[in-house]
Amino acid sequence: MLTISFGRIPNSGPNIFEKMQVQRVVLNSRPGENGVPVPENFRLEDTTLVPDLKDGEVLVRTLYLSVDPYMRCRMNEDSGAEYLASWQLSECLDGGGVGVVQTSCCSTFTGGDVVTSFNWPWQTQAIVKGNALQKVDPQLVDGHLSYFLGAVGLTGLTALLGIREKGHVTKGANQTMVVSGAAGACGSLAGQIGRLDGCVRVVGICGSDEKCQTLKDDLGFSAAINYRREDVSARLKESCPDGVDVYFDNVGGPISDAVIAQMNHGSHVVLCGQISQYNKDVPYPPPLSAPTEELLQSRGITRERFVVLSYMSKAEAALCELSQWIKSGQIKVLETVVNGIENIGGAFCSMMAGGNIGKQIVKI
Ligand SMILES: NC(=O)C1=CN([C@@H]2O[C@H](COP(=O)(O)OP(=O)(O)OC[C@H]3O[C@@H](n4cnc5c(N)ncnc54)[C@H](OP(=O)(O)O)[C@@H]3O)[C@@H](O)[C@H]2O)C=CC1
Ligand SMILES: CCCCCC(=O)/C=C/[C@H]1[C@H](O)CC(=O)[C@@H]1CCCCCCC(=O)O
Repeated sequence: MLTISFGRIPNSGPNIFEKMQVQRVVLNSRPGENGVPVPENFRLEDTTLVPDLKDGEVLVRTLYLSVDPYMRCRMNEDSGAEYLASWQLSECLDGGGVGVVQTSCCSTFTGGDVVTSFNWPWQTQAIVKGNALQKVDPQLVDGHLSYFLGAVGLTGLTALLGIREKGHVTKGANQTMVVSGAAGACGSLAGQIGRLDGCVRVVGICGSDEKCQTLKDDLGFSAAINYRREDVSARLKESCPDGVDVYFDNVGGPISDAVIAQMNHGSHVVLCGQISQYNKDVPYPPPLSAPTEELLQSRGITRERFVVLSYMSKAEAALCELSQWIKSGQIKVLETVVNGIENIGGAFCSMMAGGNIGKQIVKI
């Protein structure tokens, strides 16, 4: 049955079958496995959409899109991860998105519903299968719908479940946590959650003085290190006098070698991501240097793969916890918002190069 809503979001429903002009973003070219992505790898197109929904389909209007580091792997002909599909040239791209249902031919949705998906088309309006959508409650985010792509979405889950599943944080154990990529979407949350879960010292590593200031002044990090300007090893020694017990690793490479060198016996790495290696033709996770591998062995440091999608049975409870922390002000949410679907390629490239503080969002 086709449900047309005129009620909850004003003027949200188009006339049935009337052709609609929409914009979408396709992959224009690949950066090459060892290349840095550029905005020209993406192309904006005008196209038409006929909203003649089939059974189970939903017409949605896009409100926010997410750009994420793993998308760099999707830009390659072979993503390198079996359950991560490569993007195809000249095809509409997709990723995390949030929007509103305009018309629905799916019994679980009705006009005005706010919905999200991991495979949202990079298109201003789109027809999607209802089974690819999840309905979300705007009250969870006090109306900040973009949070469903960040702090109350996969990013928040990654930080919270990464720490809970792999971090072994224990209240009263006097632990020190180090976070790399600390001013980014996952990192800025991971540091705050580490503190809430019981770490007595949380040290962030990131790429600018402004980011360091934000971590210390706004997010309650004990210390922050600018890896572009400072001697990471020396500053870690100074700011982690009892060594490192938990390392939330977003970046890999030489920064992680420096942190692991100062980790205690029986400590834990949360292997969240390795962004410093994504513009290189290496498998995921990339191989460690021999000295770092030896340190892990000799000190009994755990470093297990963590992929948030493997823990979705714990998502509902974790999202409620994140929502409560945000509402109570115990967690602060940072976002960098770019306007317009035409700027999504630029927003992705900027995020990959460190242009964001907190979650990089594209507002449509
Ligand atoms: N395991 C999982 O399930 C998931 C893992 N991830 C991973 O988490 C990590 C963070 O993702 P997310 O929070 O979305 O992105 P961020 O918001 O952290 O953005 C990426 C940041 O990475 C930093 N960066 C880029 N290049 C380098 C480099 N060469 N060395 C050090 N830092 C660099 C930049 O900050 P700066 O200015 O500090 O350089 C940039 O802002 C990624 O590795 C991602 O793959 C994300 C989601 C799920
Ligand atoms: C391929 C490198 C990605 C590394 C980690 C990462 O960023 C994961 C992101 C997930 C995101 O939250 C939603 C997804 O679909 C991503 C999962 C992608 C699969 C990564 C495979 C990693 C592995 O094999 O361990």
